[in-house]
Amino acid sequence: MDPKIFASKTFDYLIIGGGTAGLTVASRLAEDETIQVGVIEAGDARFNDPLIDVPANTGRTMGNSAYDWGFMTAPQEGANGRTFPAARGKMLGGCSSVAFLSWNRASKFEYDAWDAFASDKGWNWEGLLPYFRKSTAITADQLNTFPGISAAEASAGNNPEYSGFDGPIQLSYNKVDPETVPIYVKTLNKMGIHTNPSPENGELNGVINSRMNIDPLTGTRSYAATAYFHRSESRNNFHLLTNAQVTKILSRSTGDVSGVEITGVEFQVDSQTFVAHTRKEVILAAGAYQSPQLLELSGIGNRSLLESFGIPTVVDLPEVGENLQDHYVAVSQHMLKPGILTFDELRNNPAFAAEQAAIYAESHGGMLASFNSALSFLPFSLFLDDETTKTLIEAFDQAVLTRSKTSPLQAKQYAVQREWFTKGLVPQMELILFNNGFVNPEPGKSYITVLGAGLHHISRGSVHIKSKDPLSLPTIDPSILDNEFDVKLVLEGAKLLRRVADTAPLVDIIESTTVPPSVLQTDEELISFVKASVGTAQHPMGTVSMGPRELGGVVDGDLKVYGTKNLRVCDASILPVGLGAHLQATVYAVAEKLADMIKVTA
Ligand SMILES: Cc1cc2nc3c(=O)[nH]c(=O)nc-3n(C[C@H](O)[C@H](O)[C@H](O)COP(=O)(O)OP(=O)(O)OC[C@H]3O[C@@H](n4cnc5c(N)ncnc54)[C@H](O)[C@@H]3O)c2cc1C
Repeated sequence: MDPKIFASKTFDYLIIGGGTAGLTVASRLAEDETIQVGVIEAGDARFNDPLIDVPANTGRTMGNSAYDWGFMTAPQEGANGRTFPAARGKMLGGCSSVAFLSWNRASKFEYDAWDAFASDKGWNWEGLLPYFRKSTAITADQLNTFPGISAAEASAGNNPEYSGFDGPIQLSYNKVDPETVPIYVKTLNKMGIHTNPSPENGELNGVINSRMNIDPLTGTRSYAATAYFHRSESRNNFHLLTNAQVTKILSRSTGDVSGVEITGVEFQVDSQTFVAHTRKEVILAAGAYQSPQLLELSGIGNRSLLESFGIPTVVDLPEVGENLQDHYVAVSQHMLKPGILTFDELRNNPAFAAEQAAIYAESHGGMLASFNSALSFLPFSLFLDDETTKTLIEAFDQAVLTRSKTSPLQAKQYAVQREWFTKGLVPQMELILFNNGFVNPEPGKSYITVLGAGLHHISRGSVHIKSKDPLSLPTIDPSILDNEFDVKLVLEGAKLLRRVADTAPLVDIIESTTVPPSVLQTDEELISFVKASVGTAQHPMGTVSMGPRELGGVVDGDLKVYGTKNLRVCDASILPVGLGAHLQATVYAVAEKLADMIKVTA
C-alpha cells in the first residue's frame, strides 16, 4: 500500500508491528467488519521464500539483514565480556517467521502465577486455555510415536479439551526423525526422565515430542503471516503497510486522571515521515526489544532516562525496558560413529540432499519437512539429587538477598520463582536436541548437539534507547550470569549434558565429544567453559511487564499502558514473570485473548 494512502485513513485500531502478536490481534479484530484495522510493519512480506517456508532451512536467516534486525547485546561481564547476536525477525510475521518451529505451552502452574500480577482478568491457565486451542489446528489422525509412549497413549495429545482443531496455525508431529532421536529419548528414559505423551494439558515435565508449526499438507512453516494475515488480507477493513518503521507514538494531554490520549503514530518510509491516525486505540506489538524502545522514544518511561536524552516525559513509568528475562544455554556437541544418519547428511552428501529435495517436492515430506522436536522439561527432581537441589535453593536465596537493586515487581517475581523451586512442579531446565553439528562441524561427519537451558534465572536485564534517533538500535543488556545462582544453574545443565552423553544407548553411537573438551572435569573448569560459551535461547520477554503500577508494572490486566487512555501492548514483553517454555504458543494465545477482551468492550 502507498504510505500516503495509509496515512490518509483514520483507523479504529492501529497496530505497530506485523509480527506474531500484532497480526493475530489485527486479524481477529478485523473479523468485525465495522472495525477499521491498520497494521504497520517495518519489514517486508516474505511469502514463498524457501528460507522461511522449508523447515530444514530454519536458522539460516539469522544475522542476514534482509530478514533479521541485527541486534547485538551489550558486552556481558558474566560471559567474559562477550556480545551476543539477539536475533529478531524483521518481516511480516516477525519472529514467527524465523522461530525454530517447536510448539509448546509452559506448565499450568506458571500461567496460574500470572494472576498475582493482574487479578480478575483471566490471566491464568483456565483463562488462556481456550486461546491456546483457538490459535491452532491439529488433525485427529496425528500419532505420537516417541519411545516411552504406549499405543494407547499415541493419540493422547489429540484431546479436544486441550487441543484446537480449526485454528489458523497448523501443527503436526515430525513425519521423519533422524535415527538419533529414538536413541536419545530411550537414553533419557533410562535416566528416569519419562516420555510425556500429552504436555498440552499443562503438565510439562519429561521428554516431549514437540508438535511443530509445520503444515502437514504442505510441509511448510505455518506462521503469523501465512495463518493470520492470509485470513484477513481480502477484508476491506484490514489495511497493511510493510517496509514502514514507526518512530513515535503520538499523544495529547487530556488533563484528567484517565491519562494521555494516543492520537496516532509517526512512521518513516524511505526517510520520509508520515502520520497515521487512530479513532480508538494504538496497540504496540513491536516485540520485547522494540516495544520498550518505542515507548521511550515517545516519552513513556523512566523520567530521568528520558530527560538524559532530552525527551519530554509523557508518562513516568520507571520499569519500562527493565525486567528483561531469557533462557541461557550450555552446549554440548558429539561427533557420531560412521553410518549414523542425522540432518548433517544433507550437508555432507549431495546425492542424499538431492534425493530428499525430490521427496519434498513430490510429497512435502522427508527430511526437509522436519526439524528438531525432542524437548525435555525438567524440574530439579528429574535431574538433581536432594543435596544439590538444597544447595541451589540456598544459592538462590543468597543471590536474591545480595542483589544490588531489586524492584518491588522483581521481589514478587522471585517469590513466585522460589515457590516453583520448592514445590518442584515447574521445570527449571530444558534439554533441546539438535540432530546436527553447530560448532565447526567437520565435513563428512555427523553430530548431535544438545543445549541445556536454565528456565528461571535471577538475572534481570534491560533494553533502553541509546539515542533519540528512532532508527538507531537500542542497548540490549541481558545481564547474563550476573549472580552465583544463575552460574550454578547453567553449570548443572552442563553436567547433566555430560551424564546424558555418557549413558547408553546414546554413548554407544558417540565417537567423541567435541564440545566441551573432555579435559575439562572440575566444576571450576566447567564454569570457565560455561562463561566462555553460554548463549541465549532467543526468548526475550518481560520488558513491558504486566503488573500493578505501584510495584513497577507497565501495563495493567487489560494490557493498557498506565497513564494512557488508549495504548495497549501485546507481545512477549508483557509476560509478568519469565516463562519456562518456548514462547510462540503463549504469545499467540495472549494476542487471541486480548482481541476478545477488546471486542467485548468495542
Ligand atoms: C531464532 C529464534 C528462534 C526461536 N525459536 C522458537 C521456537 O522454536 N519455538 C517458540 O515457541 N518460540 C521460538 N522463538 C521465540 C518466538 O518466536 C518469539 O518469542 C515470538 O514470536 C515473539 O513474538 P512477538 O509478537 O513478541 O514479536 P515479533 O514476532 O518479533 O513481532 C514484532 C514485529 O514488530 C516489527 N517491528 C519492530 N519495531 C517496529 C517499528 N518500529 N515499526 C514497525 N514494525 C516494527 C518487527 O519487524 C516484527 O515483525 C524463537 C525466536 C527466535 C528469534
